[in-house]
Amino acid sequence: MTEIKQAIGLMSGTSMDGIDIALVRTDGRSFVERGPSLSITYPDGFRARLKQGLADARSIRSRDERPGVLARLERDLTLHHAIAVNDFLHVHGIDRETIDLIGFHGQTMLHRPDEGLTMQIGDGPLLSAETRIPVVYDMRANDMAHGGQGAPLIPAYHAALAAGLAGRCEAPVVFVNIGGISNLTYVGTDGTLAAFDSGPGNMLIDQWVEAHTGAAFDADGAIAASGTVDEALAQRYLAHSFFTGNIRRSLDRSDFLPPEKGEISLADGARTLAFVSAAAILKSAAHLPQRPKTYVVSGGGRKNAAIMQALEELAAGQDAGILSADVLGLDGDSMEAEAWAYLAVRSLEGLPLSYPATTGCDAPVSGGILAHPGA
Ligand SMILES: Nc1ncnc2c1ncn2[C@@H]1O[C@H](COP(=O)(O)OP(=O)(O)OP(=O)(O)O)[C@@H](O)[C@H]1O
Ligand SMILES: CC(=O)N[C@H]1[C@@H]2OC[C@@H](O2)[C@@H](O)[C@@H]1O[C@H](C)C(=O)O
Repeated sequence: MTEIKQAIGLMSGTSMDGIDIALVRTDGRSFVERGPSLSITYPDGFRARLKQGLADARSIRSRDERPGVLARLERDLTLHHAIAVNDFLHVHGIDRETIDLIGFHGQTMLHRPDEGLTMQIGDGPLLSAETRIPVVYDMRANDMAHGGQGAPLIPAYHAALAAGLAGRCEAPVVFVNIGGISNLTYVGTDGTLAAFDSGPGNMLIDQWVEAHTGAAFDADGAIAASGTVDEALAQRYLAHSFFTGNIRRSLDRSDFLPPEKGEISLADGARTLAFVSAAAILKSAAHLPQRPKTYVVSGGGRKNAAIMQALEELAAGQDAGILSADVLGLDGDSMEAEAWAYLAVRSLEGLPLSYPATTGCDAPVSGGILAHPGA
């Protein structure tokens, strides 16, 4: 039997709201035992620095460049992650010695699959030295070097989770992650995988609401609740070549921009962007091998009632249902962090992280770099 490892996954996603941490015991194959999790919010000042990092990253031509604030930001981001690991171990009373591995996503600063360029800042050797635990990091680069989109990588984990859902919801099932950007993983009854980014998730809503109110997001969709959908604006987003092109591309934060201020009221804008988020998922699902019967939703967007209502209405029109991952006993907040723990173990075992059907890579490929403490 393959050895079971205890791994911590660390995810700082495109919403840049903080770090999700989760513990998983796994063989990197079919055995997955989900452990505790924790979310740590970045201080406001740090989010502002991450945004400056996005701006400074726009000029890079090679993924090793660290112009402007990026070098210092990478160090501080890594130290935030080290503190997050220590907090996690402390809060849950976990002995550091029992942790075999950390899977460290880092923070995507630039993602241009058409140019074969993706940059996640995050210093694996520093995190390993600070936590005294081996770290697997930089897991997207090898996929891109093999012709892949560099994302999404969560499908390998979704495939492992799907085994536990058999018979509990109507097949075929598609996992939907509504983070800053949304992505889909279809798992057919015969194990067929298909995955891709499906459109803007919360990122347009977040930017829109922040520009008007200073709040980081539309809590529970409360602002959207008093607005109505502007059909013309929604159609403008949904006519984007991302949805109509033949290739399923992965997205960068800058691929879709929020409306101009003054173009529409705050509430109508929030409602329209929530509708776009839902409609993008259904529109992208048309590229799956089969129309799904169940959408299993994770990510912060499942807490926005306007997104969920629109999703339910649109899915009902296709005789499909929407289930929050939590209803199925999964954790919609920590799933990405769990995936990074799982993928780190796969990386250690040399197993594929991505497949032609999930990122468009030439052949199944592994990835990630292993850093040892004291190396
Ligand atoms: N209570 C809530 N009500 C509405 N929206 C929420 C709520 N909580 C979180 N969100 C939304 O979820 C976002 C964070 O979601 P999540 O952590 O899944 O994204 P991420 O992992 O950063 O992104 P990605 O999956 O694209 O990498 C927030 O920016 C916000 O838009
Ligand atoms: C380049 C990058 O960081 N992409 C993220 C982003 O956030 C959601 C979506 O876009 C997805 O493609 C990916 O993250 C998830 C965790 C993934 O790789 O599976």
